Amino acid sequence: MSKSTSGPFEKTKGWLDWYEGPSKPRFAPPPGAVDAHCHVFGPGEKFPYAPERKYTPCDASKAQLFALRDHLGFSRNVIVQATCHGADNEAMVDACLSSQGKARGVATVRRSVSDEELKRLDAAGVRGVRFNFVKRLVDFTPKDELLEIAGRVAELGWHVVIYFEAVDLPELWDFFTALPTTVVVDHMGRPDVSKAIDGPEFELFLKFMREHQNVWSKVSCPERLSVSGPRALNGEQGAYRDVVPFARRVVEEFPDRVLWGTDWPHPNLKDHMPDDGLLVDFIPHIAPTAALQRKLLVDNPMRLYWPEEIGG
Ligand SMILES: O=C(O)/C=C(\CC(=O)C(=O)O)C(=O)O
Repeated sequence: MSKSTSGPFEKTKGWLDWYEGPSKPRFAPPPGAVDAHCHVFGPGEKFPYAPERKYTPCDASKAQLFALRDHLGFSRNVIVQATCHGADNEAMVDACLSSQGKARGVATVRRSVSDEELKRLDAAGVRGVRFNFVKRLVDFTPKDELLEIAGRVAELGWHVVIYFEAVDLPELWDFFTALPTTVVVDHMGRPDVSKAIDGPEFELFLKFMREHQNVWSKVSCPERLSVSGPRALNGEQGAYRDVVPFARRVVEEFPDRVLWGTDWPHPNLKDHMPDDGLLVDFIPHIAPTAALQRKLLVDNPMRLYWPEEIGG
């Protein structure tokens, strides 16, 4: 059954709804595991979608997110502001505030944001801002504006999450390497996994991480990056095999600077909607040892989002 979007909103034509009734993962995440990339959408009647949005999703509430967290065997969430909510962070903030300390957030802010507002977001659990360079998702924001924001949030101890396509890394290199705080790359900078893993494009990404110790990466979203599948559906235990070598390379070379997330409710997928239980079963393919899994799912996200709980 198709899920709805509430309030005066109608889903983007062809929108794929998140997967209902995900399987129980065979892989049991270590205790305290963090889903470090997920979103909440609306509900639209309570938290309206932004006028400048490029898509209108189906609603995906905090209660549904927290139920998924528990079902998958995770303990915490990092809720990332999605572009359909623009710079209105209220749905994400509301979810963090209702989570009993089990969710932290990444916000979108404009240059006009006041110091008081940044403090309010910090108190709600926000620990980073997201700069999105994916052209189908956002309009261009001048780099000087973003640098100014980065400087202000660095003072709060926040980091910057960046989302871009692999082909754009050369052009964005100088800007990214000038950011004055920890930088977290979404989905490994979206490599084209039909290209060679040791080809110039992915090598540039590895060089970015190698030469800049402040750069971290989410090894998430195989369902977006995969070209040859198979899909995480119908019990498939070897899903998205073409993405595995790329993600595994990043996990093995930078075990202390990687994060993983479901990306639920998976905005803008065009081809299929994955079973989130099977997405969790992807993890041991990219982090094959218990030690790597612990760093990826517990130690690293705790260091970045809940340092006070681990004496950091
Ligand atoms: O959810 C993601 O990480 C990826 C997205 C959506 C997005 O980033 C956004 O709307 O902010 C995408 O590739 O369309």
